[in-house]
Amino acid sequence: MTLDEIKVVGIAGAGTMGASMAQIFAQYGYTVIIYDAFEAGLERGKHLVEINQASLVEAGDITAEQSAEIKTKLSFTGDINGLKDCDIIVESVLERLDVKQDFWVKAEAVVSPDCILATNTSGLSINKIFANCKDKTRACGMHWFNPPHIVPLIEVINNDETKQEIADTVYQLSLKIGKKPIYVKKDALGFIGNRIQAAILREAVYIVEQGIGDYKDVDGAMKYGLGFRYACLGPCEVVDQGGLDVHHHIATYLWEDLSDAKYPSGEFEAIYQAGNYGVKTGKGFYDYSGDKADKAIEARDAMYLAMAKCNPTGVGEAHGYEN
Ligand SMILES: NC(=O)c1ccc[n+]([C@@H]2O[C@H](COP(=O)([O-])OP(=O)(O)OC[C@H]3O[C@@H](n4cnc5c(N)ncnc54)[C@H](O)[C@@H]3O)[C@@H](O)[C@H]2O)c1
Repeated sequence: MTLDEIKVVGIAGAGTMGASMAQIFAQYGYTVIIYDAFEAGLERGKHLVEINQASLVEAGDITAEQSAEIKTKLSFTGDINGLKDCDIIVESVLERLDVKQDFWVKAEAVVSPDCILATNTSGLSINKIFANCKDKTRACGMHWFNPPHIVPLIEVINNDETKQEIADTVYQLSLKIGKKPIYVKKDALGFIGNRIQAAILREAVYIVEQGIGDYKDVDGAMKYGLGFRYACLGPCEVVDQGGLDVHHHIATYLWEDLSDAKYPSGEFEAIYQAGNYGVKTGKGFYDYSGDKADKAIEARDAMYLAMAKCNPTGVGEAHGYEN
């Protein structure tokens, strides 16, 4: 399957990620079939499409007419056979290995032998997800970031048998829909983005546990310092700008003082065990009771959209690579 042959995109799982990803493909002219095993999932997916489209129109990213056109390209189904004419399926169902494995065995039996099989797992093993499929050479990871209709990054991850031309097609497809793909060269848990994110979270909760700062201080350090730079430069570029000698020196006394925890613990674990999951439950590290959750999401999207308009492509060209 080459890039030009892809006309029909299947999205499995109409949730937070799937519904949003579907709209982007539709925006770039693809016919999109959204499958979900649950009626409630399909209904939520339709609702999410409406919300996301409204925020894009409000932000002036697309016109009301374009939004109406996008919606005509989307169809929803609760029948897995509805995916049979797809040229690529991007699966975004529940993050459980058994659920994903089961989906892919069923989906592979329905689609053509050329259809590309891609999973949006956050970090499960790509090899394991496709372990029970007959043809693993056409399967890979295609990992998006939330909210996918705004965040540019997509990670393309090979399993041990993925044909490079399949990964290349998924990479090219990502570029075609306005994204910034990167290759992940081997099937490592969490890939690249979520490994870095997990390292930051581990240190953030450790800093609070050690009484070095509270959550607001940690988030402030990130938003107004590190994150400000990271929107433009990656960690390796930041070090090159600041001086490798300086950062090497810091590493020699600081790395040994950082958290090397192997499992979540302390207050982070306690907050989780209390069922406080953040905006979706009205409380996490912060309070989102009443209308604070909706306001926090709206404020987030407004900031992300403004950031996306800056098109932070980095300075790759300055040192000889495209990014
Ligand atoms: N939410 C994020 O920030 C994020 C970011 C990147 C990747 N992901 C990954 O994307 C995937 C989906 O996450 P989400 O946040 O959209 O979850 P979600 O709970 O919002 O949506 C999951 C959807 O999958 C459906 N579903 C469950 N089992 C199914 C099955 N067997 N067949 C078909 N549909 C099924 C559910 O009905 C639901 O609509 C997960 O693998 C997750 O790790 C999530």
